[in-house]
Amino acid sequence: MMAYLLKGVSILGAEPTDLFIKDGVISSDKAGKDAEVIDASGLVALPGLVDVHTHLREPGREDAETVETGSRAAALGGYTAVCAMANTSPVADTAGVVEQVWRLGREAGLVDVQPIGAVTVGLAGKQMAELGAMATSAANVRIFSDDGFCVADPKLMRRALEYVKAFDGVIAQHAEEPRLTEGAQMHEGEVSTRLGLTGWPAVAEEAIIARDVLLAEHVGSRLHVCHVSTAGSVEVLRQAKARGVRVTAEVTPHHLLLTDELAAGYDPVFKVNPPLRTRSDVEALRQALLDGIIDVVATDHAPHAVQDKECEWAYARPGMLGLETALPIVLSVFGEQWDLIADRMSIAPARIAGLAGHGGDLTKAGTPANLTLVDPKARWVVDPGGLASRSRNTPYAGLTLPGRIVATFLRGEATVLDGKAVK
Ligand SMILES: NC(=O)N[C@@H](CC(=O)O)C(=O)O
Ligand SMILES: [Zn+2]
Repeated sequence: MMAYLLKGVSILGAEPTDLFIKDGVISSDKAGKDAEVIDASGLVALPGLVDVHTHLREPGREDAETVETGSRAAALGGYTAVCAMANTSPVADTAGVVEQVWRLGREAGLVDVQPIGAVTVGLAGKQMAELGAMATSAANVRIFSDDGFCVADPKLMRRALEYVKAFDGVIAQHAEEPRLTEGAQMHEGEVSTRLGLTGWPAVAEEAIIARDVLLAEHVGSRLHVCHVSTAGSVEVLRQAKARGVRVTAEVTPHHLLLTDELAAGYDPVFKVNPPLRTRSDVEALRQALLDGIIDVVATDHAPHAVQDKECEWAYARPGMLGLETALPIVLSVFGEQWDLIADRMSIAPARIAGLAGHGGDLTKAGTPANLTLVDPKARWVVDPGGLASRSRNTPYAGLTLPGRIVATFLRGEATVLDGKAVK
């Protein structure tokens, strides 16, 4: 196993130091001659990023992404662990499918791929899936989600919350009251009225979050809210957290930056669920992330094949790429707030997903060497063709972003060096 000496690296913006990686961990030993020396002056070391919401599309839509191509995109984005959503084909609703995804992740060997299990059979919202079998499988599932769909039936949601308590699991809810979003094409508001498109009202999200925090409180279980997108949702979460409800929440980079005005060009690259909202929602989400009302940034990386995106708005699938642009977007919004970035993109997500070994303290000897090196001063232009994802549906094409991932290490092995994936 290769040893690495990172010369003059800044850990989370602190004074430059040398960081020695040996035998898969941060080492306090003196570096030997065999160590590969990396000139890390001007680079910032962060604990490897952890994504609690990634769509890898395998099994079933390998034309859009595979576990391997998505893992490579993740490593290039500075990630060392991703949680793979269950809306594959077949759905990840059995021990067999989650073990398959887990094994594919191990074979790719670029990030830890932690499968998420479906809450209901086939994501159909009717019958609870085999949560216990997935939890005790080799994949060791702890997060369950019907993402793409909401667990709308309150009785089923209550049962699922009760059930996962036995193994400290968490239900990750895609909060969307389906009766309020029938036919929805974008955020319901001034822009949707102008364009004549059916809207998804903010209350369709907020009503489910309000219901679910009450259910989680009632049964004393853990709820995680996927891709929070409205100012009203933030207020519901603020109240729930003040009461001590065991609820965590995520926001995506695109909801921290983009608004519903972008729908006016009818370019489906901006079509996503939940939809892009208004400027005041964006401001509230930014503040909520700073306040810790929203715990983590999650990419909701949602690759789609060309024919599913380059068509009329009404027929296009919702979703955007995220893994390779997440950190640069967060940097562009919040600047070099490294402690904030490390917490919201690595430490807190690792805690929510139960991924020991990720989100560790890089100043401590013995910490597993899961980390990424960022050049915060480098600027780059997003070129969809230059991304490692198998899909091209980035909303940031042509945008100049700050922050380039120079290297990523997974348990002391380089997955990215000189800005390139090693395999
Ligand atoms: N976010 C999206 O617009 N799409 C996701 C599903 C989801 O996260 O809800 C997808 O699987 O494509
Ligand atoms: Zn979703």
